[in-house]
Amino acid sequence: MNVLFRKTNAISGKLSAASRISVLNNHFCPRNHLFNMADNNPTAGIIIIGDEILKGHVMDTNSRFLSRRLFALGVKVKKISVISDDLDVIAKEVAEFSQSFTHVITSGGVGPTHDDLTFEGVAKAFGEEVVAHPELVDLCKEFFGTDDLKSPKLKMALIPKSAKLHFGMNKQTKQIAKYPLVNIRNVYMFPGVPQLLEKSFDMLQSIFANPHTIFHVREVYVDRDEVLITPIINDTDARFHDRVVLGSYPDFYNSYYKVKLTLESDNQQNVDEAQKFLMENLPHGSVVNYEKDPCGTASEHVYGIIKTEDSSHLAVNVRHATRVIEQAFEKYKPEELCIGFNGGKDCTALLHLTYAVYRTKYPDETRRLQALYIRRGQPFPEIELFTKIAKDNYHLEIITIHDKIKEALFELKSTHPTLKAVIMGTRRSDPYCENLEEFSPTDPGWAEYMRINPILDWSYKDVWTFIRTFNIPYCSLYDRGYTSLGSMENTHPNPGLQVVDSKGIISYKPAYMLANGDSERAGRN
Ligand SMILES: Cc1cc2nc3c(=O)[nH]c(=O)nc-3n(C[C@H](O)[C@H](O)[C@H](O)COP(=O)(O)O)c2cc1C
Ligand SMILES: Nc1ncnc2c1ncn2[C@@H]1O[C@H](COP(=O)(O)OP(=O)(O)OP(=O)(O)O)[C@@H](O)[C@H]1O
Ligand SMILES: [Co+2]
Ligand SMILES: [K+]
Ligand SMILES: [Mg+2]
Repeated sequence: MNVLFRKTNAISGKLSAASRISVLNNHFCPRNHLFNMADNNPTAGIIIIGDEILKGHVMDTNSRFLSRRLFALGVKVKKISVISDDLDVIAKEVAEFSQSFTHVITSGGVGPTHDDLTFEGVAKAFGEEVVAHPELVDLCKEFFGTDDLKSPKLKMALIPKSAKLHFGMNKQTKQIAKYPLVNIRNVYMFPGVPQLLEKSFDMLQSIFANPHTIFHVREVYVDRDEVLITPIINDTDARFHDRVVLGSYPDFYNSYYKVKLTLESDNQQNVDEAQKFLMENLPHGSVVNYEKDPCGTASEHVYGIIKTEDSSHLAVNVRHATRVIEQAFEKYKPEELCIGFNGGKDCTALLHLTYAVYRTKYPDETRRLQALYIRRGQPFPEIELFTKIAKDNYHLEIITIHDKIKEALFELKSTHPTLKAVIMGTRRSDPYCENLEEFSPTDPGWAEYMRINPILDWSYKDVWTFIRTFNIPYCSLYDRGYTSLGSMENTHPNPGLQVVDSKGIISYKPAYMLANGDSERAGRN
């Protein structure tokens, strides 16, 4: 269930800074000519201002951020427009948006240079002049340490004559923002730098919060091609059209589902009914129980299965491997440990477990989990891509070394002298591994490290059961019949997964369908 609760009012609590009460008053009473508290269906328009975006030099992330946040606040974004740094264009767009929507948010063009024209453009939209706002002048002087009223740095203090300032407050520190948001009528002018815009919006979002509406959202994940379920989607839409907004989003790269259906309404009962109708009409067994944030919930789910009385093979495996990883963290400090990560399935399963243990043992630690990636031969682009995804998902500090494994480990001694142990996804069925132990020092002649092998006695099937049950993201090659990954020149899909259709076209089933784990390395030479 995914109900998007409105964020609580950012500006509550006591504000003692008496000198700014006049300004803050504006804030508590967000009144303008269009928006009033009786407006049950507030809308918003977003104007992204900047030539750099139109040229493709910078990707706009602000509109996505704002849209998501406004949606969560119960405000419907009706239009997003990207325009150039041109006075007349800005004036025209702002005038039009201001007439059409409850709130208008602009992003960009509030800096000190010649191409920063937002304040002037917005002033022009309302037939106003820009004037030096005394409080902003003081702030700019403080910021830039200049007293020269003609300095370009003070350009930022020239705002539309009737504009107001909104000072936000940091929810955690209760500190009042140093720099205000400038607003005239229903137009709010945010800076274009994403960090600044996001910070400012965080502090001032209560201006936009719609007290009347919570959008209820459900997501239904379906493991069928969109064309096959289109009649049911259309049927559901026809039935609930006036009450529920239905969306259908195919995903060609997800390993767990093919289509995500979304149901949205400001009435919970309506989404419940539409969901029920969908569930009853979609093909039997086609709806997938999908965890959309497997990494963020790793600790919760891994320890969830450990703590139950569950005596399934999966629970026993997870309990055991987790215990070994916990021992690793008891014996070694985080800076002494890393996980050997080459994008393969075994270390992917292991990474998930290790991350769950690490986050549980060190919930407040800001240090990233370290991963060692020895890149050799010609790596598959799919592996490189997946390594980047895993880095983001698990907040990894990746140490990459380009060399043969043995040489790389010697290099690691000098580049990262604090490291003492490597947690690995080695299994007993791997070549030369039958006599390994869960804690095995490297062999004589190798750089000295403790090898820690928490999933040593897991089978091929155990690894896939774990990955698939926990919806863990994995390298896409495994969905194309690869069952063990070396480098490009020596790795092929597993012949045991080959399917030949009536026209003689060859394809491969995904790795988790391989029945006999002993033939795991049949695609390697
Ligand atoms: C951190 C680390 C330590 C290793 N230590 C040893 C070792 O002590 N002795 C050894 O023969 N191989 C060692 N290896 C090599 C592995 O056993 C194995 O040959 C390598 O991961 C290649 O696997 P693959 O053939 O499945 O791609 C080590 C590898 C890594 C990543
Ligand atoms: N190039 C490497 N860089 C870092 N660690 C590695 C590397 N190669 C192997 N390892 C470690 O050794 C373990 C066993 O290697 P292996 O090649 O079997 O990878 P895997 O994760 O098991 O994936 P697969 O068996 O599907 O190729 C890995 O799980 C990883 O911990
Ligand atoms: Co392996
Ligand atoms: K669609
Ligand atoms: Mg491998």
